Amino acid sequence: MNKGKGRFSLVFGFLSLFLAMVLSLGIVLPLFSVKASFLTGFLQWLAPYIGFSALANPFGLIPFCFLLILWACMAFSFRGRKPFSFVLIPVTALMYFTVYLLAQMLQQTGRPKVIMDFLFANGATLHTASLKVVLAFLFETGLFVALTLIGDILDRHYRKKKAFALKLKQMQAGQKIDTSSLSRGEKRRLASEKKRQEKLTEDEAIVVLKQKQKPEEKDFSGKMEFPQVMEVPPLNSLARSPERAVANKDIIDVEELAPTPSYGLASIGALQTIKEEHMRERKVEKDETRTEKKKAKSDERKHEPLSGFLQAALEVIGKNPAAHSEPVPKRTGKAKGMLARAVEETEDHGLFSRPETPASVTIANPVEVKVSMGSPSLERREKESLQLPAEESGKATISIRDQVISVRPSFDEPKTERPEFFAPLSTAKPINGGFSDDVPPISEVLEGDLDIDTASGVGGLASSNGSGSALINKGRLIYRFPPEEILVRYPKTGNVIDTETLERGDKLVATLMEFNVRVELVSIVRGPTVTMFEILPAPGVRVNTIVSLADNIALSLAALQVRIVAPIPGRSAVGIEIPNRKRDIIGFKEMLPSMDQKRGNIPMVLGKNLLGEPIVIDVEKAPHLLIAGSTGSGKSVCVNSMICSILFRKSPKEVRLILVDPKIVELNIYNGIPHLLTPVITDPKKTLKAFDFCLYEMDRRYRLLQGINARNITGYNEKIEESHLAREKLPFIVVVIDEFADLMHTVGKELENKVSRLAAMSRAVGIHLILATQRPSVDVITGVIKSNIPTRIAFAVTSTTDSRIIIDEGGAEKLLGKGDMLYVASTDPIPMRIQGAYLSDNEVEEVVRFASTQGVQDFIDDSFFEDENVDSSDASSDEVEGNDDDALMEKALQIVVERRCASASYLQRRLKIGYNRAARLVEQMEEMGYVGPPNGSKPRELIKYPS
Ligand SMILES: Nc1ncnc2c1ncn2[C@@H]1O[C@H](COP(=O)(O)OP(=O)(O)OP(=O)(O)O)[C@@H](O)[C@H]1O
Repeated sequence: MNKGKGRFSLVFGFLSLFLAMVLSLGIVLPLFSVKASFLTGFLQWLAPYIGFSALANPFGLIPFCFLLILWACMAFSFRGRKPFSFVLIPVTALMYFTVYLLAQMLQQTGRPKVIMDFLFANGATLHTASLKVVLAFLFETGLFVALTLIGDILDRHYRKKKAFALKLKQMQAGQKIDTSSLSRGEKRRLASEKKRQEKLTEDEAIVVLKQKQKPEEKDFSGKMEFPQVMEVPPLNSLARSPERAVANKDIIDVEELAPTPSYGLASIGALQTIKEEHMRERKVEKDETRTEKKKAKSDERKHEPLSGFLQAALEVIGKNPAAHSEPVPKRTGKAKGMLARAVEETEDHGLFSRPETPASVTIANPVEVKVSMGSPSLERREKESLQLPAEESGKATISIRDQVISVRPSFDEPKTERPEFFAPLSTAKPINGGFSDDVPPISEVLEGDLDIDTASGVGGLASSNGSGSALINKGRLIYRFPPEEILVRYPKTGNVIDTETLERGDKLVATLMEFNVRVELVSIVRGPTVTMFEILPAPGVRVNTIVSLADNIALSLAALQVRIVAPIPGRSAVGIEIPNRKRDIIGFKEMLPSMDQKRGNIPMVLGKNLLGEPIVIDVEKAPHLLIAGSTGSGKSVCVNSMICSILFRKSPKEVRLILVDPKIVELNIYNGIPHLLTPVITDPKKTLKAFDFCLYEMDRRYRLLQGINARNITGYNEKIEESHLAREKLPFIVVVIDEFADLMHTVGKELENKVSRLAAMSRAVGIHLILATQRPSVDVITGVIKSNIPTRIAFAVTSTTDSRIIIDEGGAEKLLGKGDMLYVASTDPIPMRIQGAYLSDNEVEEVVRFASTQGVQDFIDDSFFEDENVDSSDASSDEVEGNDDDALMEKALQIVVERRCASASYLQRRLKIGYNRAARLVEQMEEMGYVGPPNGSKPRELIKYPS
């Protein structure tokens, strides 16, 4: 029908115009003395029939000329819009003829004869006959007006019917619809249709908007090559049996703790260590019998006391602590355990003084002592506090169900005034650091707060701020997620399809029709930035023809850019995306609830898709991201919303960040958040070092994973939790680079190698990359990088070539900027159009300010970033020939003893070996009990002299 109507109006319009032109020429040309005999003959023949003048002159044809032009205009303006208005064309012809009759009558030409005879019948005078003609003209005018109105009414009705059908389809597709423009009857019909639809079974339901078909998920784990690993004992050997009877070492003498009021959680290892160190310091208890003294002394000689940490560490790697503490000559050196030093320092600070007599504990009233023994059964009971009632505080043997813990407080009670947590200062530092004394002690845990245990750093066991012990929590360390209130909510236009949108749909169809492309509008989806008109091409219409008309559509709809999805994947329809007159801003705040629904390991907010559905990705599944777009397209805002997603939902215990910002100004604002593993890096060389660290950490993690047969970091962390292994959970590490192109140009190939190695293998161990670049050229996003980073985000770019480099197809050049993006998931190669979530600079500042007050950062060892070039003035070279591991270890130990601390990069320089090898040496030293655990950004402590 559309086709017939369109063709008729086109032919009719052009024909009218053509005739009008010919007539005009015939009338005008004689004025310029141009005479053609055939033309003059034709006009003279025509004039008596349609000319207004009694004389057969061409000027009498002018009204006819006007009529033809009027028809041409009508035909073109009615075309495709108001089919009922075509009836006006014959009415105008009738009106013309009536006026012609009047003219002929007044000139008494007697033409046209039949009609004149009729009008002058029965002796009618000129007066009455002309009156009849005038009345006929008035009637025709009335008819013209009436038909115009009827045409309008019919058109409106037809349009409403179409709109209603569209709304019905949208309702069936589950979209939100605006019913305000519907009549009462239509609303009733919609309601009853809705009811009917609800009754339908799922199979019967008509689905208009189908989900995209997704290809099967790729399994990346298959690609992982597990490196050669050292021996790590099987899982079972690491867990302590819940059935195990209480061993002597589980019996804690509270008096061994500290001679001051003490609160909080203490692990069995910690208590044991304190006990041992006190013994090491005091050697004997004064009130012990002489024989006991001897026994204690001989015991001490037999086994060089190891610190609790070393004991646990040796147990963890499956080695017998006793074997490592074989009779050794009593230590005479200066090295001291961390705890002993801590106690000493505390004394120096005058926080408490050691009593002369055996340590006695004053337990404040009431006191809470919580004991964790690493056994699952006791772990559960950890929550049952050992509460000493006031009257019991002087003596106690406390039993928890069948387990007995003897607590022997003795005690004249110096009551403490301090209600908060209090512990001696220590040189040992909490693992995850970042929590300093400037965090006020928290007496109650707020809902939603997160306890941070101190064993969560990246392989670290001590913080750099000197605020607490690695083994004893001196207080409750808390990361509070920023409150939603600091974010802004932006006003919305909503996804309602209004009359204007419907009209644009009609116009779109009409435009295509003008190019003889017959389509049917099947659905309209209004997204935050663009509206997608889904059209169904008629049989025989080539999809490419529609694509090639993109510019014409943009012109006719006065649209900035038109993107055509031809065909919509999985459907026999074509999508035409036309920018909305008013765009919605998707505030980060409104995305927060969707992050909670999507419980991934690292949920990150992207924005909303065309259907207005929030899109939150899980970086663990992503697993690396490549972001590209020209300047001002919204990359930085996107990167900000990703980082803030972490700050809002993940503690530093769960996710750590490495931020690289060669532009200096973009990410610098994040300096201060406790999630950082290193201050924001701006130097390309440091970036390489950071990648070295990631590669090293990746290898280390693979060894850990293989040790307990875990396939990935999530499995590892679950096993650790389930089995109560004496190990720390591994946090995810996200590396964000804001201007990747810049780095590629400075450190090029080297960076490419590291990035591709990380991208290929680091997913399983929880190290993820987010690379953003302004210049998506092939020398920046190389084939190697592309093949290893399947998840891409393209913001607006300047050319199709750029778009192809990023997402392997065109389309990004048609984006509108300001957060308009195409997201290609690793599991779904079809780009999804998303309007990115928006975070203003002020909001980011607020979030960072809040997160930064949660503590100070705990950075990785500074030595990672030291320049590897050996300075000739530096310490002499201790290069070791060949691959002699023992000689190397011996040399390394010498250096460590010399410096009384161990740093991988220092060893690297002195021994002229690679970083990984040096780091492994330090780890081995830790296993052998010579050096302490990682010490934040400082070198590790020497805790035992080699024999
Ligand atoms: N999701 C969004 N919603 C609304 N506006 C946005 C969004 N993202 C970006 N914008 C607007 O676009 C501007 C430029 O964004 P942004 O700074 O992120 O661009 P860029 O791609 O990082 O540019 P450059 O590479 O030059 O730094 C912003 O100031 C903001 O006004």
